[in-house]
Amino acid sequence: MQQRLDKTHDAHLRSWVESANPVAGVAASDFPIQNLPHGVFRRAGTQEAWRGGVAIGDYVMDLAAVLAAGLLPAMVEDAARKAAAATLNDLMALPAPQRRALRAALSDLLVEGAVQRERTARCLLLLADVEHALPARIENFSDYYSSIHHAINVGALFRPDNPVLPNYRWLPVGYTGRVSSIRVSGVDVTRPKGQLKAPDAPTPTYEPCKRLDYEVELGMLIGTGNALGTPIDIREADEHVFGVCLLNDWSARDIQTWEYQPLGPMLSKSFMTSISPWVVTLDALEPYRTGFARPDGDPAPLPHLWCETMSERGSIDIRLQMYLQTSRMREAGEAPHLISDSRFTDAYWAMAQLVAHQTSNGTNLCPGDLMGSGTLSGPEPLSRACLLEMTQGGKNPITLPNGEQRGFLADGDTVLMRGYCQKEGAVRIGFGECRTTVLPVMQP
Ligand SMILES: O=C(O)/C=C/C(=O)CC(=O)CC(=O)O
Ligand SMILES: [Ca+2]
Ligand SMILES: [Mg+2]
Repeated sequence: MQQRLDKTHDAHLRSWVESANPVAGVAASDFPIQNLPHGVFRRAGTQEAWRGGVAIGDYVMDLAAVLAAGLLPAMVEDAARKAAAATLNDLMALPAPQRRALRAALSDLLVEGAVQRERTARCLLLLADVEHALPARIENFSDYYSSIHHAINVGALFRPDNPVLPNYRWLPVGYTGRVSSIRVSGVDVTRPKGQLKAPDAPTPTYEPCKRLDYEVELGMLIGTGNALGTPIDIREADEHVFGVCLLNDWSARDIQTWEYQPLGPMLSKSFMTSISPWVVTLDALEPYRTGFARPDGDPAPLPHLWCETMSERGSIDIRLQMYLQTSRMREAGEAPHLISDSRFTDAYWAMAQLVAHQTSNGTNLCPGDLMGSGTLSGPEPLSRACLLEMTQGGKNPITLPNGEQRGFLADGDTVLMRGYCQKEGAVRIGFGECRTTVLPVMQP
């Protein structure tokens, strides 16, 4: 396995921030010193300026304060200023070696025994005391359809005679999503209204969505872009990805069924997309690189969508989980209940292929652009990563521990997405959470 590991990945590294360290080999936090994800924050309930920070254990390290205290070597100060800004686009735009140098310097500040420990500790704020903004000024958003398990299950519901169309195995199918309604975890979603038409109804009606669904996805935030007219070579594609967050592509299935032919989803998905606040860098994910392969017998990708290194390191072993808590559960103090558990390694299309495909016609990517992986379902029943699939279109509702049932989401439901990477010999790193509560439809 080709892994490009450096000292920041060393599984023996511990931080002087105790909450970041595993306890008896078991992770106590999503944010050990091997992770160092970037996000944008301010103290909750204040009108302070938004600024960039890095998560460590139960804390966020305020990079503006770190810079003001002169704690970083001069060679990474420019990158740190960009990482301390209210949006991280300029950090994302930096060449990968400069971002890696910043990561190494931040690791040096936080490692056990660091000489600047006392002064650095003054730059930490408790995560519990901060609120988040979107990590970047996102100018473009595309959402893909990378899981063939999802495509088969959902396709069977939308197009029983023709679930997976012939293009699926040749190119990563996707649609252009809406940017203005992308929100960070913690922002509630309002149930949309839209045109619905039951198969046997003569005409559509305009009313509240009755089949509100989530989609468990990963979001890729683009680092350096490309010039218009110059495709990104697949061998370079990973270098253009800054990092990964959790993404929930909210979907109104009844609006979707009626509107999507022939141009694809529009209002059924444009009312909101939620992402987690912390962006886990591709550098942090390096120990979790793993091979990527096509199922036997499937056509080999065209040359611009394949390169030699992919079979060795084309995928990343990321686990994704969705939890549901109804308002009754919340009132009774019952914890969110696990409803799906899936893996990015089950995807049919890899990140590098999405980047190469998107730019293959010369389209330019911009730093901070967002690409959704698509719903990351796997082959097992618990790995169906949206309710449409999980309940076969609402026909087989899930039953929660308190006896409540759900075919689709009800008002007051909270969905909570988590993600992590874990394996023998490496430190577990997590993505934090993406949490959203469903509010009733807006009355005109
Ligand atoms: O098969 C269809 O017509 C539509 C499927 C979706 O809703 C998928 C979508 O947003 C892409 C994905 O998340 O995989
Ligand atoms: Ca989607
Ligand atoms: Mg969406």
